[in-house]
Formats: sequence, structure tokens, C-alpha cells
Amino acid sequence: MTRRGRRDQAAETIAAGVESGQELFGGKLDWDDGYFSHRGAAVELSLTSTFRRLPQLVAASARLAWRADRVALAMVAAAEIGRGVTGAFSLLATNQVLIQLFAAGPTPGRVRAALPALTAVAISGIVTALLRAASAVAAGRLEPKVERAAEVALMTKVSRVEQATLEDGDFKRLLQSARWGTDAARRMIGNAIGIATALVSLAATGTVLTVLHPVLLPLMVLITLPQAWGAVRDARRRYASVQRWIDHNRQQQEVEWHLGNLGSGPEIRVHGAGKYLLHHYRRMAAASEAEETRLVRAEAVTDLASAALAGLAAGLTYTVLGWLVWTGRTDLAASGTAVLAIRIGTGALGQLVQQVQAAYKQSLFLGDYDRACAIAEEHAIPVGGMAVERFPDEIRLEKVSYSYPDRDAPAVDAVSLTIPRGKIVALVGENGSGKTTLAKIVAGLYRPHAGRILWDGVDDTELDRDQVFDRVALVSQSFVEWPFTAAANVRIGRAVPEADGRRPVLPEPRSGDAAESAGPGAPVGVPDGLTAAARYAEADQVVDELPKKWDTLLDRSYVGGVALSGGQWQRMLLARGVFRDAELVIADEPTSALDAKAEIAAFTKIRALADRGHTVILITHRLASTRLADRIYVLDHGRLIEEGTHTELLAQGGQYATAYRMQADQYDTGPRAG
Ligand SMILES: Nc1ncnc2c1ncn2[C@@H]1O[C@H](COP(=O)(O)OP(=O)(O)OP(=O)(O)O)[C@@H](O)[C@H]1O
Repeated sequence: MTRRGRRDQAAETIAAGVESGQELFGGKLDWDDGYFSHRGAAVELSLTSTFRRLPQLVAASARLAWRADRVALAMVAAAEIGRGVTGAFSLLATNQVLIQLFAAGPTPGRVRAALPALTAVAISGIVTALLRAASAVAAGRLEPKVERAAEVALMTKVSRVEQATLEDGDFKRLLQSARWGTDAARRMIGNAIGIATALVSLAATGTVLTVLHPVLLPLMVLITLPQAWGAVRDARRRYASVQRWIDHNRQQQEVEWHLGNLGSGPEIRVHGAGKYLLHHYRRMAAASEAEETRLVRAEAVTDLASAALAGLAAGLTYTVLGWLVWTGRTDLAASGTAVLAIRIGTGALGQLVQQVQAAYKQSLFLGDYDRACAIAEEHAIPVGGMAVERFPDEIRLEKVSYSYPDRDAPAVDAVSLTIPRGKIVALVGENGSGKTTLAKIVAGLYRPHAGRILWDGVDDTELDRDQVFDRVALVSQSFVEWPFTAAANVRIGRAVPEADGRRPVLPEPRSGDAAESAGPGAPVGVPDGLTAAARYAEADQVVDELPKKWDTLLDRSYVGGVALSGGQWQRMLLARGVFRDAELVIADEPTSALDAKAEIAAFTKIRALADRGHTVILITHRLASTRLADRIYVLDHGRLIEEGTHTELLAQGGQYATAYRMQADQYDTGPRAG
């Protein structure tokens, strides 16, 4: 086939693959992920900009290493400088060996004369090996420390950032990219050491070459430049291709995944979706192959061109060397050493270009890491404030408003209400009316954008937020199913915070745990310990059925782990809330997954909690349960539209009464078999 014919066929194959992607995905398949914010950045990196960034990259790595482990950094620096010195020394000793060997006289005498220099070459070889090992050991100590320090710093800041910032789309994307920054920090140390090794080696060979003859140094650079150009060109081309084809490859992977996926299995087989997907998969894979072939061909051409240019430069260098020897400007021994030095130096220059490019890529993620840390610090939950001596008799909201960043309408709009201590306050309203948002504001999770919250008359912005959190238990419908043991899943409700630099510990059940304090006959009241909390929430039956009881891992992805049903999880969550033993319980659809019997029991216990002095904010759509609330607030589009007791609200005949009657009618006059 002619070259043109081959090119046309490749173009057709690529077009067919792209068409398949278009048919299945409607075009690009772009992930909304911070990692991809640096798309195309490396394409901008030319040979000159590569070298321009060098000092900045080395300085950034040195700063990281300095903070993580100064001793290891000093060890690496000393070992690398030592390697440079021994490298130069070894070259000079080699020169001496050659001088002695090329001198006039009988061979045994020349060899004898060369022996001291040969010994020096051997010793410097041994010292170089020792220094390389020392540098590797120190780097091995430094790199994980840098990564760990970066990870801990980021996670510490992120775990303290305001929830609203954490939910902000831009911060979320930045954080995704910043997470790569911790790995990038470690890699950059490796790159920086590679750069340092190359620079030191270059300095050593450069010095030796200049001593031998000043013209040799520029000649060495001349040999390396085409190689460096070729390497940068190949890297840029490949990177650009990866960026151009990233969506296509993602589409291809997506199809591949579905072909073998358990969930897609029935349709793949029964509906014949497999044949359809395979057809497109083949076309997409062929397009990817065509692109790979194009790349490999282009790389071969570049490599050939750079090798030819480097060969020309090498020819010129060796001609100049020959001329220097011929005209007596340098001797044979020096030219032999120069050949050796040039070989070492060109290798070092190649390594330098490669390492700077790699370090540059890492530095982009490190930049995101720094930005994410700065934003997390700026939006951190404030530490300190007025101590919360006791839970207030009344929490009062005055014209509280809150808007999510990407929404025009406020989620909570000028809401004023009172939450009395030891009462059940129900928040009801249609989906999206602002109930959960309002509860999160009361919990201190979101700061209102307008209005204020008063704890017995004290503005809650003046209170120590950690102490506010300490008095709140969240029993939410979007609970966390921790991939931990059953015991840890409950105990995490009140994990002891990090103290005196020791690792955080989950609390042991407090005094009077289990059966003694809360037997079957003592369902009312907040029990002390783990087993008692489980019994109170009726999670004990769930635990009893687990193969290793409390020690069972609640995640089926791990060997020995088990999966719980939605209702079983909800009981565990209730137990977590009880174990937390907080004065304000925010129960957001706490029974949505429970069966009828368990739901009734749960509401009885919520009532009991309030009777014991706990304050409960209950969010539920099951209006039969709101009858037990002392006060009901009805929200609509973020505004408070009705309030009162169940009886009062029914009498008002408003939205609550309508919704209640609709639910009641379902039971009375629900669909019947005709
Ligand atoms: N994290 C968020 N980011 C942006 N908008 C949000 C977020 N959470 C909620 N909203 C929006 O705020 C409004 C109020 O939501 P909220 O969850 O408070 O309502 P709700 O009354 O609890 O709803 P539901 O009964 O469905 O649980 C809705 O319009 C919702 O889409």
C-alpha cells in the first residue's frame, strides 16, 4: 500500500472510532475532576522554559525536604556533592593513568608508574558507590516523610474547614488535584535529587573538560542539545496526544467496563447489547491503535533526526579533539579523558532535561496543594470562644437565612423560631423546603448568611464552636457507613479527640456498660455504653446475628466483611447517635429504612429522650410521627409558613393539615382490588 493510501486508511479508522464515541456518549466524556485542570500544561514546556524553571523547582523541593527532615536533606546534599567531587577526582586520576600508560619506556615500567593513579581510580569508585548508597538511604528516609508531612498537613486543614467551603464546587475540584500534590511532593524530592546528581556530575565533568581544554565544554553541550531537543519533542507530542485522546480512551474504557460488568450482564445477554457494544468497542480500539502507530512513527523520525544531529556534533567534537592532539595543543591522554568526560557529561545533561520535565509536572499539583491548604486555613472553623457551660434552655433563631453558592433562591429564608430545651421540635415541609439546611445551621455546621442564632440570648458566633458541636448528635438519613467493625461504627459517635499528640482512641464503654445499666427492662433513658446504646436503638439484634458480633467488619469488599441492609444500618446509626449522648439530637428522617414495628419503637424512644431532658429536632415526612412533637414548624421554599402543635395545625387547615389528611386518606381509602 502506498504511503498516501496508508494515511487515508488510518484517517478512516480514526473517524469511525470517533463516530462510535459520538453515537454512544454524544461527544466528549470529560470528568469534572480537579486532576484534569492541568490538561495541556506540559505541552507548553519547551526546552528553554524547561531550564528556566529549574531553580524554582529545586527551591520548592528543598523547602519541602527542609521542613520534613533536615538531617536527611543534609545527608543527601553532602553525598551528592561528594559524588561530584569523587567523579571529578576519578576523571583526573584516569587522566594520570593514561599519561603514565602513554609515556615513553618499557611497558612494565609504565604500568608500574600508573599503579598509584589506578588505585586512586579504584578508591574513588568505591567512595562513589558508598556515597550513592548513602544518598539513596537518606532519600529513602526523606521521600516518605515529605509525603506523610504533606498528607497530614492537608488532611488536618481539610478536616477543620467549614462544611460550606468543603461543599463548594471550586474547592472540591482544587482538593482533588491537591490530593495528587502529596504524592507529587514525594516524587519531586526524587526529581530534585536526580537534578542535583545531574548538575553535580555536569559541574565535575565541565571542570575537568575546561582544565583539559576550554573548547571541549561547549562541544559536549553541542552533542547533548539535539538529544535533549528530541526528548522534549517526543514528550510534548506524546503528551499532546494523550490530551487529545483522553476522552476517546475514557469512552473506550467505559464500554469495556460495561461489557464485563455484573450489573450490565442481563441486558448484555438478553437485549443483545453485547453485540452492539462490541461493534463500537472494536472501532474505538482500532482508532486508538491508529493513533499509537502514528505516534511511534513520528517518534522514530524525531529520534533519527536528533541522533543524526548528535552524531554530526560528535563527529565535529572528535575532529576537534584529533586536531588538538595533532597540533600538540593537548596530549593523547587528555583526549582519552575528554572522551570519557564527554560521555559522562552528555548522560548527565539528558538526565537533567528528563528530571526537570518530571519535576515541572509535579510542581503543578504541588501548586494546587499549596492553594488548597491556604484556602482551608482561610476558611477554617474558628478555634476558641466563649465556653458553653450548659446546654441552653432555649435556642432562638432570628431571621436566619442561608443560600448555597450555586443557587439563586435562598435555601432558608428569614426563618425565626424557638427550640426549647427538652422538647421535640419537628421540621416538616415538602422536598427541598430547607429542613435539612436549617437543622445543619442549628448544629453549627453552616453559618447563616443573615440573621442570628441565640443560645439563651448569647449569639452562637461568640461560642466555642467545638463545644457547640460537642452537644449535638446527628442522626441523619445520609449517614456514613464506615467500613469499620460494628463496634467502631457505634463508638465513632463519640471518639476521644487527639490528646497530647497521642493517636486518637475510641472510648471504652463508660461505667455501668451493657446489661447492668440497661437491660431489656430499662429501655427509657440514655444508657452509658456500647451494648446498652445498641440495645436502646434495637441494633443489638443486628449485632447478635453478625458472625463475629461486635468485631465484624461492616464492609463486604473485604474478606470476612459483611453487608447490612438499609434498615440494619439505620439501627446502627441510631445506636451511634445514642452512644454520642448529646443534649441536642438532630434526627433527619431517622426511620426511613425501618420496618413498621421498628419505626414505632424508634419514635417511642425519641419521645423518651426528650422526656429525659434531651432536645430533639425531628425531620420527617411521616406526619403520623409528628404528632408526638411538642412544636411543629412547617417550611415552604425556605420560609416558615406555619407553626403550632399537631392539633393547632390541623385546626388551621393549612399546608400541614392538607398533607396530613392526604397521608391519612391513603390508609383509609387506599387503592382496593376491584
Ligand atoms: N449542598 C447543597 N448544595 C446546593 N444546594 C443544596 C445543597 N443541599 C441542599 N440544596 C438545595 O437547598 C434546598 C433545600 O434543601 P434541603 O436539603 O435543606 O431540603 P429538605 O427540606 O431537607 O429536603 P428533603 O425533604 O428532600 O430532604 C433545595 O433546593 C436543595 O436543592
